[in-house]
Amino acid sequence: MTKANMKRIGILTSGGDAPGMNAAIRSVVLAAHHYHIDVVGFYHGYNGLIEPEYVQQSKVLTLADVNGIIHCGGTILKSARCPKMHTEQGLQAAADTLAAENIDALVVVGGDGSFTGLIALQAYWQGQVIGIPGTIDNDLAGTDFTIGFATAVNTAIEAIDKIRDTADAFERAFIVELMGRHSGHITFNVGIACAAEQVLSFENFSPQHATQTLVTIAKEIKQAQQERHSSYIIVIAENLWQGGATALAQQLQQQGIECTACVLGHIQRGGSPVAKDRILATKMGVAAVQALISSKSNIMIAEQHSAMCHITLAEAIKQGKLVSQQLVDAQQNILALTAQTQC
Ligand SMILES: Nc1ncnc2c1ncn2[C@@H]1O[C@H](COP(=O)(O)OP(=O)(O)O)[C@@H](O)[C@H]1O
Ligand SMILES: O=P(O)(O)OC[C@H]1O[C@](O)(COP(=O)(O)O)[C@@H](O)[C@@H]1O
Repeated sequence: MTKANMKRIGILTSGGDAPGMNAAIRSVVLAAHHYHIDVVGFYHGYNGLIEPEYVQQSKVLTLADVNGIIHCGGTILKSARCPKMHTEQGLQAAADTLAAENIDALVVVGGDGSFTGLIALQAYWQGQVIGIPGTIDNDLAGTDFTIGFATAVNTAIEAIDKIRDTADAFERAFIVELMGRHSGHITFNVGIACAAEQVLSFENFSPQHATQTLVTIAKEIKQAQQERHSSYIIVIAENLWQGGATALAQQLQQQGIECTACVLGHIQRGGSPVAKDRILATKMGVAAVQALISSKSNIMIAEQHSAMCHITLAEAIKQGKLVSQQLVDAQQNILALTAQTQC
C-alpha cells in the first residue's frame, strides 16, 4: 500500500489502558489527516470489531475529536479485554468488520496480548497491521519504553513519597504493592526512585526463599525501628508473594512488627500523562502512519536510543523485556538496606 492508494486506517486501544493512549490516537489522526487518509476509531478494544453494538459505534475520527485530549488519561476509544478474539469465530468476525468498513490498515495501541491478537488476525484478514506499545508494564521487547510507563512510575513515586511522610512520623514499616502483572519494571524503578529499603520483585526473589526473606526483613525492620528510629518501605510486585502485600504485612505483624500494607492498584493506570509519555506517543503515532504508507506491516513501532524503529510483532512479544541487570544489581548489592548493613 502506498500513500496514493491508502484510504482508511482503523485504530483501537486494547488491554490495560495507559496514560498517553489518547496522545497516540491524536497523533495517528493528525498524521493521517496530513496524508489525506481517514482514520476510523473502533471502540472497546477488539470488541469494537466483533460485537454488533460496538461495531455500530465506529466512526471516522475528525480533528475535532482529538482536540484537547493530549493531556487526558484513559482512552477516548475505551479499552477492554475481548475473550472472543481467542476463537476462530471472533477473529473471522473482526476480519469481516474490517473488510466491510473498507479498512486498509489497522493500528492497535496495546500490550503483548493485543499484539498476539493482531498476529492471529492476519490469518483472516489481508490488510496491514501495526502495533503501538501502550502499557504501563513496559514489558514489550525491542522498545526502550512503552507509552504509559513513565506516568505510572511517577504516580507511584508521588504516592510513596506521601506514605514516607507518615511512615517517618510513626517510625512504621509499609509494604506497597505495585502493578506490572509479571514484570518488575515499575517495581524496580519506583523502588529506586523512592529509596525503598527493600525491593521485592520477580528479578530478585523466588517464592522458595520466602521464609528466609521474611526472617531477614523482620530483623532489618526491628533494627530500623529500635536503633535508628526510622521508617522502612518495602515495594513489592503484584503476583509475587502468596497473598500479596496484605499477607506479607500480616506475617510481619505476627512477629511483633508494626507494619501496614498498601496496594496502589489502578491509581497507577490513571492520570494525565507526563511529558515523556505524551512525546513518545506522538512520535509513535506519526511513525505508525508513515510506516503504513511505506507498505510496512506486522510490526510494532519502537523507540531505541531516542530513535523510532520497527520491530516485528513476533519479536516484540517473544520474550517479555527484562529489567536492566544493572538496576537489579545496584538495588540488591549497593542500595538495599541489607547491602548497607552488611558493610
Ligand atoms: N492469543 C491471543 N489470540 C487472540 N487475541 C488475543 C490473544 N491474547 C490476547 N488477545 C487479545 O488482546 C486483548 C488484550 O490482551 P491483554 O493480555 O489482556 O492485554 P495487553 O494487550 O495489555 O497485554 C485480549 O483481551 C484479547 O482480545
Ligand atoms: O485492570 P485489570 O484487568 O485488573 O488488569 C490489571 C493488569 O493490567 C495492568 O495494569 C496492565 O497490563 P496490560 O497492559 O498487559 O493489560 C497490569 O499491570 C495489571 O496486572
